[in-house]
Amino acid sequence: MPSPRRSVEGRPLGVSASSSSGSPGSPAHGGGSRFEFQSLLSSRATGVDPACARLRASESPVHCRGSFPQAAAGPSQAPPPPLPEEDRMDLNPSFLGIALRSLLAIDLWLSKKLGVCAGESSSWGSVRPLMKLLEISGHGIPWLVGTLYCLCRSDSWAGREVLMNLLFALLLDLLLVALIKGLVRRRRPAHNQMDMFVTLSVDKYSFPSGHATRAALMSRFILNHLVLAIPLRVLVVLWAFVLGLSRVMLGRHNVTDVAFGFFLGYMQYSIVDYCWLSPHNAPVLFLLWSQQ
Ligand SMILES: CC(C)=CCC/C(C)=C/CC/C(C)=C/COP(=O)(O)O
Repeated sequence: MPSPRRSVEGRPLGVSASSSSGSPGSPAHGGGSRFEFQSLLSSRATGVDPACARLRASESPVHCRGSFPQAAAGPSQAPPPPLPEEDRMDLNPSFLGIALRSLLAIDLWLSKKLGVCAGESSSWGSVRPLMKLLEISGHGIPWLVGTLYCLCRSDSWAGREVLMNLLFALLLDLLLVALIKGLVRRRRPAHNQMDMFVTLSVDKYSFPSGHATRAALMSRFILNHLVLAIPLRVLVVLWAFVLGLSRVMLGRHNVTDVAFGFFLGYMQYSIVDYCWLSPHNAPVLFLLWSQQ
């Protein structure tokens, strides 16, 4: 049984015979050592001749003639049986798989690079207290307490309606983020210090960023329901963006957690808008509240 580190001819991978045909970088030549390793694994599992397995992987008769004479002995030899479907998938990893793995690698690399406030001793460690203040501005508790307080103080039906929907939006956000975090269970980056202000048990997971969902949801809500001057509108969008960025800088999240968080928060607003609660479609809710 040949070792997986060696090709079928017994040559170490990547040190192919110069007399063989094909380019030095081609799989048949061992240029793609990972490729050969997979071919051997597949042939072992199925009992197919490794050379033929490799021939199928390359899908090229040129590779067969040059590198593996036994596979090109002539038409008298019966062609090897086809490989099972799952082995062919191993040999030809899908474009989507490669793209996802590359995206993940870029995500981890970029998140580590941007995590400049992850600790006091980090390169931007002195900005960490400011980032943590920003973190509190997007936390669920101040938003929930603030909304409930305003709801109690509100004396107009229009104000109550908006605040009731804001409360619904905040609760929906907490529920959806907890649900996805619990399902995906992606760990927070290794460089994160778990010193966050009040967390739920699912907050040990990082996908998606709850702060990013809230930032997108709240800013869309505010822009749609408060009449604000242009500079204030710009400030709201800026707050959401900087809050998202601060999650990565603090080392709390990877870039994709925040990007998906923004997307989810944006979509959550569409749900809230679609299910907009009013005295017409939810009279009981409004009557109950007015009796408080
Ligand atoms: C009503 C109720 C269940 C309130 C809980 C409020 C609360 C503790 C929310 C957690 C907010 C938080 C720490 C989210 C995590 O944000 P990431 O951006 O780190 O995902």
